[in-house]
Amino acid sequence: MAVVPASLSGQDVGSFAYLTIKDRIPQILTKVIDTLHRHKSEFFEKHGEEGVEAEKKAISLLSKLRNELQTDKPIIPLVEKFVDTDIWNQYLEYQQSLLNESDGKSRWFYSPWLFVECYMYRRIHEAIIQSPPIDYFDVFKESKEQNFYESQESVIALCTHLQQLIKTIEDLNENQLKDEFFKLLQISLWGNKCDLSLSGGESSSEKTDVLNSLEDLKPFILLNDMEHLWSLLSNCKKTREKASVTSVYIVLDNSGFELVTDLILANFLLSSELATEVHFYGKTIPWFVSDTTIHDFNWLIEQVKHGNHKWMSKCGADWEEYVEMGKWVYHDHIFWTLPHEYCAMPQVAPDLYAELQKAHLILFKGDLNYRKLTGDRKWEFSVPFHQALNGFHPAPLCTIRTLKAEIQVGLKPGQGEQLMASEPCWWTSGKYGIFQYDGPL
Ligand SMILES: O=P(O)(O)OC[C@H]1O[C@](O)(CO)[C@@H](O)[C@@H]1O
Ligand SMILES: [Mn+2]
Repeated sequence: MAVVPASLSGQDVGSFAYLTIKDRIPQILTKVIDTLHRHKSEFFEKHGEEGVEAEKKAISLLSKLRNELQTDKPIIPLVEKFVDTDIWNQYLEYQQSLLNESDGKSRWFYSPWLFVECYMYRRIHEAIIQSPPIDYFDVFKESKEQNFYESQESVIALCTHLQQLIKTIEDLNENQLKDEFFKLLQISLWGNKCDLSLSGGESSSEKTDVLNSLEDLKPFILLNDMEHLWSLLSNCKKTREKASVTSVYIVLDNSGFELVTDLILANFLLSSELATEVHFYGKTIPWFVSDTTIHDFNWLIEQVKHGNHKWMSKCGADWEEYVEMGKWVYHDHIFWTLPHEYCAMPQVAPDLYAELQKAHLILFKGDLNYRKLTGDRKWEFSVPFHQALNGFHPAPLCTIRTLKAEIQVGLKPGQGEQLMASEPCWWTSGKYGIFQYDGPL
């Protein structure tokens, strides 16, 4: 087996991982507890005293979790039976087996960051499902919805742009079509700035005019493989036989504004015939604050459809139709909310790996996907992306991510070191972005 570097971890005092575990995660937990408190009367109205008792139970489980984390207690197995409980508990055992510490117990600050951060969100879910009748409650729903509402102006601008573009799409020459494709790819990239986990759950909506900012943002694209995406898809379009398909898979990240940018891109892929179908992968449980679940996906399309603007509602109606016609297909799979790096997918979720192998292109949105693609490890900056994927090559793939974790591969020699010297937070602030492709050229 190939030798891989160590995992990022809270052990490295002062690192972004350390600060996330020390500050950001407890802050998110506190927000979750507050949210439950604020919904007390709603739970009472819906379920009477039982609802209030359930709210108390969930809060006490979450307070216990916060205490375990803040006092660096051992990571304990999950107790509530759910579809993935056994896989999680096996993974916990596996993590313990890697330790050679005196008591051999995984701890928050001493375990891989990717593992403990995922575990925290899974424990939040456990607290909720252990508390019926409020076991359906998405503690992050409100903030996801707020992010969407606060981005209204940008959403309208994007929908209007798309609808104008579609009107004349058949008259565009190759170069014009390519330019439009690149524009929408960049919008989807910068849409990833709007996640709510980096901001500790605080509002992080899109208030600037993204469309008119693209030129100014170009210098912040550190790796730009957009040309490869164009060659691949335009080739598929040219060589495709009648009635055959080109399918693009989008492994979604955040709901709210980012999801709008992804759906705009997906709409363009169909309208331009660069793809004939788009498959979306979302999360089965509320995840990293703002990640998209099936409820968020449906909710957002419904909101866009009922938006108070002609082109916005046209987009929403079209999107609903794509779903009905099967041109857009939403999938979820428990693997996306497990702590495993993606190179483990063939063993842990062979069915999902086999599904992904059918794609002509897979787009992985966001920072967490990048961490899982590269194993969240301390790779040298200049290590090729293909190598960091560590055997995960289901189909041609591209990561579209703004940098929010101390990991980046595939840079030119010296590039990472130079950025480090001039701007220490370059890889955690979300200011920079990448399109990084792996596949046949
Ligand atoms: O929504 P995204 O782009 O995956 O970002 C989530 C990110 O939030 C953080 O976990 C911060 O807690 C990042 O380090 C993480 O990768
Ligand atoms: Mn996210």
